[in-house]
Amino acid sequence: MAATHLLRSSLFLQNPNPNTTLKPHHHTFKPTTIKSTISSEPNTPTPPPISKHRRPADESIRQEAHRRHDNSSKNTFSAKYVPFNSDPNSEESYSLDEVVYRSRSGGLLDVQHDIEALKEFDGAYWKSLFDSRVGKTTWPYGSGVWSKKEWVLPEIDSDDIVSAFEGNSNMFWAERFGKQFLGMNDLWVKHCGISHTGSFKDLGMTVLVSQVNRLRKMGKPVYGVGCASTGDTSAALSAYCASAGIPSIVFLPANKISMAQLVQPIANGAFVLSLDTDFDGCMQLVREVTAELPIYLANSLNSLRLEGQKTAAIEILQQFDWEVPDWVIVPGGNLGNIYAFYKGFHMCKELGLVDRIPRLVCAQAANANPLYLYYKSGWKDFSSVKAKTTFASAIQIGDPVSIDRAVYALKNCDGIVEEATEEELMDAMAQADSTGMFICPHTGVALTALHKLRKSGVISPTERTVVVSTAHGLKFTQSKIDYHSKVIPDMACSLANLPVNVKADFGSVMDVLKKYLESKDSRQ
Ligand SMILES: Cc1ncc(COP(=O)(O)O)c(C=O)c1O
Ligand SMILES: N[C@@H](CCOP(=O)(O)O)C(=O)O
Repeated sequence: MAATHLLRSSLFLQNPNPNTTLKPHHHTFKPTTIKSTISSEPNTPTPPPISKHRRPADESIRQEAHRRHDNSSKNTFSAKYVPFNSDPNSEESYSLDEVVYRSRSGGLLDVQHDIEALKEFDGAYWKSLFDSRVGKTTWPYGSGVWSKKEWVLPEIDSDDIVSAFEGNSNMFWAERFGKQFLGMNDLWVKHCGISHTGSFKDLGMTVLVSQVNRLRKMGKPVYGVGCASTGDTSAALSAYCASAGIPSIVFLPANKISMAQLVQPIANGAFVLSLDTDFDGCMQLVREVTAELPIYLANSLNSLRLEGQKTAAIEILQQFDWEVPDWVIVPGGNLGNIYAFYKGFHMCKELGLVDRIPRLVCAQAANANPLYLYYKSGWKDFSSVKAKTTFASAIQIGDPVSIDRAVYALKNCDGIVEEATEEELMDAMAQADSTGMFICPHTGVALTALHKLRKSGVISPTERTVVVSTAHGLKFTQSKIDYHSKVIPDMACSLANLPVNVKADFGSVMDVLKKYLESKDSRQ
């Protein structure tokens, strides 16, 4: 059903004019309890002592953070924008407080940290600092992103941070799935989609919206924040902006995102434009519009986003007690995330937390596979494609803005690109769900890549492998309903689990249950 069309008229009436709320103000996410506090002073070489305390009733979590350790005044770490993969002699750079998305030559930018300053502390220091912050409510370090603040946005005042304590997502040991379908015993699914707005985009959006909050407080003319989206970026943008009282504007391809995704920005009060084009068309438009209007661009073309997303890689290492997995498989669309993972792993190696990085696999839907085709050509011929409809609708992208970043990442980690047909991705999703997960179709794409690489022997049964699950399955229930109802044309839906219609009397119910139990081995 035409989700965007269905809601179009009512959303038009409900949305306030985004340009009427220009005054920046603080966001309102405020955890209410503090269990314990660990000083998070970044320039102290040994982890500080743990002290138990209760915050006074009239003090907010931020005020407490200020009182205990206002580290912004002592901070010696810094970061700036530089042209992506630039000549080491290039002197082109920009402050993160500038509004800039492209280099002088029109290329991508990257956030470059002062690695020498970070290197003044050894790997053991960083590991114990990051470990000391996990699972706490200390502002802002209770967030999985901001627990790595020195590596993310070292100069931002903690007061300006807009956070929902994102990150620290579950690493699920896919024991049954691994054994039953892949003959693997060390398979893990990093559930980045079990998050505030239901996708990994929260990791990047907390960083971007925090920086916007800072810019607005500095009096920079940023009246709103805008993005093109296949559903998850817009959900994250609108939630974080709403939390901070910043207007958000989202460009969505009409009829191409799930109802659950569409309702997120609507509910969060974004200005929602439903456009009769695909994601690539929306992306083109938002780039043109943000060049003309004081609207800050929130897509991953903006390298700030990737600083947050890279923390998922650091978190994976942390969750394995800083042991490096052999493989990490990530579904790819606009291709910022695969580079973010590479960057996170690479920083850990460069700063001495680990001694190697995993091999990365980027998995694409066969219906939207420009990176796969490029990889198969031996990195010779890149052309964008017209992305076709896919159940993995959030990666229905034919002209990825971060193509150069993805190629760089994959070349530098001996990476691989795989693809999944619609039937493959839906079957993989159904298999995973049948073992207790409830994943999104994009994760089905990543699992298909794993199937193929296991089958070809590239990934061995004992290699530690992490599949990155990028969104919550509840955002994509319609695809699961279609699959289990066997209504998808030309798809066998071989794992469909149809409900049984039974007469509501004891005898009929007993009959079907006996048959069911007979069909089951008692150990199954
Ligand atoms: C659920 C989901 N998975 C994967 C991706 C791919 O991420 P990227 O665009 O960074 O390649 C996206 C967005 O594009 C997404 O929303
Ligand atoms: N899947 C994304 C597509 C846009 O990607 P971005 O990382 O460049 O914002 C979405 O959910 O919109």
